[in-house]
Amino acid sequence: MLRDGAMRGKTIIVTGGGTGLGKSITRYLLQLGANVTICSRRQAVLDETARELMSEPDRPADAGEVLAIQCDVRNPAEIEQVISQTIEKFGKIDGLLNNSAGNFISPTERLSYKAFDTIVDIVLRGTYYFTLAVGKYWIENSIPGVVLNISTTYASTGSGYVVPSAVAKGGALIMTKSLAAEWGKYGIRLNAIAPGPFPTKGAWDRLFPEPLASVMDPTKRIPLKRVGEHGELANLAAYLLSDYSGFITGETVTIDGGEVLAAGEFNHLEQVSSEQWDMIEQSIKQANRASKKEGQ
Ligand SMILES: CCCCCCCCCCC/C=C/C(=O)SCCNC(=O)CCNC(=O)[C@H](O)C(C)(C)COP(=O)(O)OP(=O)(O)OC[C@H]1O[C@@H](n2cnc3c(N)ncnc32)[C@H](O)[C@@H]1OP(=O)(O)O
Ligand SMILES: NC(=O)C1=CN([C@@H]2O[C@H](COP(=O)(O)OP(=O)(O)OC[C@H]3O[C@@H](n4cnc5c(N)ncnc54)[C@H](OP(=O)(O)O)[C@@H]3O)[C@@H](O)[C@H]2O)C=CC1
Repeated sequence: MLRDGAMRGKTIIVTGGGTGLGKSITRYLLQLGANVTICSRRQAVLDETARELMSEPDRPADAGEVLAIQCDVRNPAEIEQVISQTIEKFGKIDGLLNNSAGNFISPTERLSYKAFDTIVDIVLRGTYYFTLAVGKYWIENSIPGVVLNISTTYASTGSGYVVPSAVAKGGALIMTKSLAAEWGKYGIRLNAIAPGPFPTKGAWDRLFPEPLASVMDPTKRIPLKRVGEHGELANLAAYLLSDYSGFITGETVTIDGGEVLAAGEFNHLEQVSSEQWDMIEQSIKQANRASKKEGQ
């Protein structure tokens, strides 16, 4: 979507950049010329992703570089390491993509305290720890940075069976808006993306495992009747991390093929056939005529 070299000179940290959506967004940021630090718990996964992204056949000559650093986002000391090593290698930090997450479906009453804590700590604590650390660096150095948080549509609607994730993503979304208001005076922007279903191994293994996958089609309730493509999300993420979105802050952009609109009272009427609509129309018109007669 953005022109070639649109992110040249920018350095972005992508948490969870070794897999799934974080990896796809990193690939696109590199193509646009940004340098990217990817970080997560598994150094071997990060190293393999870095190797793959740096040796892609269609990698532009002026593409950015990747730095892979092990970091558990629940650990402030490890976050500080990511920040100092990124500055040492690339000179500065311009953007932070909070993308790391943990999640799985489960009836909430089956969860242990530790299970609930595990998700909330990765998603909420990890997001505010990283944002606080990078934000302090930006304010101290008068850098107008940008934070982009990968949220979900149910951060606003709520959802059963993923309650720790909903609680944590909801908290992170309110942090996005709150800090957008507070840090606007420093030129720092914070936005969020709320994706619908985008197939990744991490999400599908934990949210759409067998036997669900054999019996349910997640595209049925999506108005556009398909799941998202990684390139579609990467385009939006790159735009929101770039200077082209310079007047957007505190915003959440939903990218879900219309899935959240499913709550619409009459949307289920798409199951009504054309013949049934003929009958319905006649029935309503007959009622209209009868009520007019009553009024005469
Ligand atoms: C119907 C169609 C749906 C289609 C899909 C649509 C999707 C659209 C919307 C999705 C929105 C959000 C998506 C995401 O966030 S996707 C990201 C998914 N990726 C990950 O989760 C990657 C990282 N995850 C992990 O590493 C692990 O899953 C985990 C989060 C559990 C953390 O691992 P860790 O090793 O740190 O922790 P433990 O294994 O020790 O577990 C900690 C406690 O949690 C309990 N647990 C784990 N799994 C379950 C389960 N399935 N049910 C109940 N409890 C579970 C575990 O037992 C530990 O607790 P205890 O020590 O008390 O037993
Ligand atoms: N796929 C989808 O349909 C949707 C995804 N999302 C969101 O998109 C983002 C990416 O998810 P997706 O790509 O699907 O799934 P992945 O499982 O591929 O990505 C999650 C990433 O988080 C990292 N991570 C987990 N725990 C930690 C931790 N404690 N510290 C640092 N990193 C951690 C994992 O790496 P490691 O294990 O090495 O730590 C992994 O790279 C998440 O925020 C998710 O909530 C939102 C809506 C829909």
